[in-house]
Amino acid sequence: MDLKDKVAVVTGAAQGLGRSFVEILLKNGAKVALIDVNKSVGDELKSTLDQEYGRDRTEFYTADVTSEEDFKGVWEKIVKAFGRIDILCNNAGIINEKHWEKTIAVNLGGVVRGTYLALEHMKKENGGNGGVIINISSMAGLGPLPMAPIYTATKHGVVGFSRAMAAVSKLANYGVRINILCPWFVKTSLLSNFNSEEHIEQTPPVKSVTESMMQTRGCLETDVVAKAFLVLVKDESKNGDALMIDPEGAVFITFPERAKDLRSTPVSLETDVVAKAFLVLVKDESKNGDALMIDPEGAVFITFPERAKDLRSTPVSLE
Ligand SMILES: NC(=O)C1=CN([C@@H]2O[C@H](COP(=O)(O)OP(=O)(O)OC[C@H]3O[C@@H](n4cnc5c(N)ncnc54)[C@H](O)[C@@H]3O)[C@@H](O)[C@H]2O)C=CC1
Ligand SMILES: CCC(=O)/C=C/C=C\C[C@@H](O)/C=C/C=C/C=C\[C@@H](O)CCCC(=O)O
Repeated sequence: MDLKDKVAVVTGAAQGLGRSFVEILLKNGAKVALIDVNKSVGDELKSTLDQEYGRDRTEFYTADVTSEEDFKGVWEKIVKAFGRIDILCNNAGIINEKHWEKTIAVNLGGVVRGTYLALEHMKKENGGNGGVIINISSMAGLGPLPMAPIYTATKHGVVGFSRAMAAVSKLANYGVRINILCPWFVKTSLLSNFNSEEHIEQTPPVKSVTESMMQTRGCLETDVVAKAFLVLVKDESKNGDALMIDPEGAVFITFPERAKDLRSTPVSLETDVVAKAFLVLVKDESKNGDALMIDPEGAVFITFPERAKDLRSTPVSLE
């Protein structure tokens, strides 16, 4: 995809990764509509970008992605102001394990809302031009982050939702690619704020596991993650793909085509099988964190990769 004069929308654009995605899109010739709930930081960024790229390349809109009224209202303003939308980055996200309903509303609800709003406008059957949607998950969307089970759930949800919607878009010929970015820890305020006690419900051993991960492997800079984001935007062969990036580099994840293709161990069951399968999970005291899949061919324990890094993948150069 040639980005010259394409129109992009980025949520959570005022700082952190969102700001880096805005800047790399501008550097590649796109116009960008910035959406963020933080008006003051967003206004400040808009004036900075005006000086560097010109006043006509960006607009900033204050909106909360958890609000249908807010998000839809701003979306209609953007379509009216720019005339078209070719790229959407659903980036807005938080981490708060105590106020977990809000975390779900922003991280998953906001991505769903943005994806649906964009498809209504972008899909070819509605007279749209097609395009690409990039949903920002995390490596916590590919492997559990013990410090943040709710955050992990939302990011797994972003992966599952995006892969399913990419399949819908392909089958329905929407002309819209939907891809997923899964970064390791990145040096932003989300990460630094997370360490404040108000967020953490976890016991010290859990906290030390995560902090040692960051200390041993380091954290990414936002501009490196933005290069991975650009690969997903520009590579028109990618739809339903997840690009994972950590201090060792970027790799496309190879997911099993179907749940049945996951590595598994059979379990014997007789009649009324789903209840029998439930009982196996209740009674077998060796099982913790295990998933028992059951279909007409029987029941199998799924063997998940221990860590996101253990997933099959293909390296990508970011130069
Ligand atoms: N920082 C990290 O280590 C990683 C972050 N991510 C994901 O990247 C995305 C961006 O995170 P960061 O840049 O690190 O965070 P950040 O906190 O630096 O920036 C997030 C931006 O989203 C905005 N925002 C929050 N709630 C919103 C809402 N309801 N409506 C509109 N805007 C809202 C904030 O005002 C802020 O400007 C998030 O989805 C996060 O989960 C993924 C992997 C690693
Ligand atoms: C400091 C506490 C904390 O967890 C902060 C997290 C904040 C946001 C960053 C998040 O999106 C990054 C997640 C990175 C996850 C990395 C790998 C996961 O798959 C856990 C793997 C555990 C392992 O490798 O053993």
